[in-house]
Amino acid sequence: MIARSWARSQQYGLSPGDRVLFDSPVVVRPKDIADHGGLLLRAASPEMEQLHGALAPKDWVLACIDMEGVVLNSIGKCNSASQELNQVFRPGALFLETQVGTTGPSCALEERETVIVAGSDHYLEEAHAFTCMATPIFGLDGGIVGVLDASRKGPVTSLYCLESLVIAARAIERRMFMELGNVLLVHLHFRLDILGTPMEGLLAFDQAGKLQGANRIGQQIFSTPGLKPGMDFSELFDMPFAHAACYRRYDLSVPFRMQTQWGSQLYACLTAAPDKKPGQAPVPARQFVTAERRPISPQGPCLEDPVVQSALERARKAFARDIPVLINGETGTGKEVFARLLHEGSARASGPFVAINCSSIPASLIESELFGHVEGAFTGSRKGGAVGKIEQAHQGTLFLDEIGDMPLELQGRLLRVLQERSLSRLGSTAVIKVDCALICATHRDLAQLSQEQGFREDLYYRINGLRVVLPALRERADLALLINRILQNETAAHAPLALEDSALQALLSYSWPGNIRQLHQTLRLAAALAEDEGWIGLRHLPDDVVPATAKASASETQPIPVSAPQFLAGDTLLASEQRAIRAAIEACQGNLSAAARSLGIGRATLYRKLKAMEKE
Ligand SMILES: Nc1ncnc2c1ncn2[C@@H]1O[C@H](COP(=O)(O)OP(=O)(O)OP(=O)(O)O)[C@@H](O)[C@H]1O
Repeated sequence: MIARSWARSQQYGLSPGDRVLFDSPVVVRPKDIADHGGLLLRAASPEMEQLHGALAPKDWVLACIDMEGVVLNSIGKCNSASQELNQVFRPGALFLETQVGTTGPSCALEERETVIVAGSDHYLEEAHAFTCMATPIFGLDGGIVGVLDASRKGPVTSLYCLESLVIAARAIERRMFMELGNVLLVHLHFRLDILGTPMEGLLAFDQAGKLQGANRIGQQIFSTPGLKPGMDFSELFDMPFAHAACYRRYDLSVPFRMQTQWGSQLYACLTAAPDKKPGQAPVPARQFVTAERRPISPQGPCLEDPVVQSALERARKAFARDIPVLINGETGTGKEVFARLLHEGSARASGPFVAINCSSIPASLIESELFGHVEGAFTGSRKGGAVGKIEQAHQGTLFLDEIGDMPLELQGRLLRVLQERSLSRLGSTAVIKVDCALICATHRDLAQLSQEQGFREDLYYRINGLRVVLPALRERADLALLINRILQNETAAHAPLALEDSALQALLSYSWPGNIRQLHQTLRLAAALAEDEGWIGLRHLPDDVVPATAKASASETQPIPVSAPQFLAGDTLLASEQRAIRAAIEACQGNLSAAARSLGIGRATLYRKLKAMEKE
């Protein structure tokens, strides 16, 4: 590469003794720099700052140079070691081979490769005391848009600097994608641990699912058949764009398995680059990290569904005026969670939230549970008596779950308490004032129940200040996000897990009679079963979600095909097993989980065998 560059330098009529770098550098007018810079300059500046802080020794001068050889930006310490270089790399200086011969940036621009030009590798003798490393930066169409250079007086002290430079260049490319605005970004790689790093592949699609750009790694991943601008999403992936767009809405950041139209299995995450107004500050590269690197903390309830959101908004307003809220919804739709949210968002948040499930307490005990009792009020009463739930909720919120199951005879007493805001404990005539807000919940239709005389009509109107209906899980628009949220929580203490696309599809299309509670259980089980494999597939979902027949046919197509290892004459059983392991890992491109799956063994077993092989 250096020899080729020297030959070109000679052809340009330069001679090694020329002094052009330090004495009379060619500089374009500063005004032109902004015209040249644009997107590249905005994307490069923050990454250069970060890189400069990380490099040692501290006398490196970093420069971002566009494809026309113009220095857009440079950073260096103002010390004697970097002074000369700061001058050479000042914004506007030109670094084309035609002007300066062989240097790191001019050679990298020409060759489109990373290069180290040290000492006498430089064509011009005046640069022989310096070393420069330069790496190309590729744009949205995979073509070169500039180079990132690091130069210093003296030699390179470690290869770590070069590695950091290359990673910074990838990060700049990533930022340029984030700046695109109003696109769906597909982050992908064969390896889960690469996802979310500057080494991931990136593809950008517009609203119609047409390819807008792909970074260099994305281009490499799709080198056959090759990417062309405007290609349709469905030409590349075995998934409809509408489905991917649904992820976009929910920003599903749990990586999942995606299959290309050529049968390759990839890990992918999807994000949306937000709309950008011209001149707006650069959007920082999204913290779009893999499950391994993301600090997973239990998150709050998922409330992105518009019906839930609007219900919460209305209920909050009513509750703020002490209007009782009645929550309707199938079992497990989150009625208690909703009630707690109301309480916690209200002026009573510092008071108690007292919940009682009217269907789970025997009718004979409900009365004393609710109203409390004095000692000796009935056989078996507690010594010293007991404070009832209503009294406990004083200055807070009383949540009566499954109120439709409250015995009729108690309904009248509850109504009196609500009207008079006072009660007497069982066995006592003393009146106790209670001030509490009321939230009731039921899966039953109370209007109909009261028509059938199963519920007091006057109580129904008393508790029904505002009625909200929580949607069943199968009706929720934020189901994908809920799955993501629950899975993150479930895997928080264990190895991270990705979700295969087929498994996600199955979860999204199931009708969930048990609602969120059932979804929780399903994901908990799947996470436990898939722990060794790295991702959740159809086979980890219970039979009621995915019928056994569907699992069987899926499992025939799932494993990544690995050519059967040849049993060579003279091989021991152990040797042929080791050959099989190596072949599987190679076929799965280093993905140990996939290799274990294709071998029909658990990941832990594969690790054990690899350890044993290492020791030999
Ligand atoms: N918005 C939400 N986001 C995440 N998890 C939720 C959400 N709502 C409810 N859950 C979870 O779903 C489960 C059931 O919730 P909850 O007990 O509130 O439902 P419910 O409708 O009151 O049930 P039931 O009818 O049996 O009383 C709980 O584990 C809860 O943590």
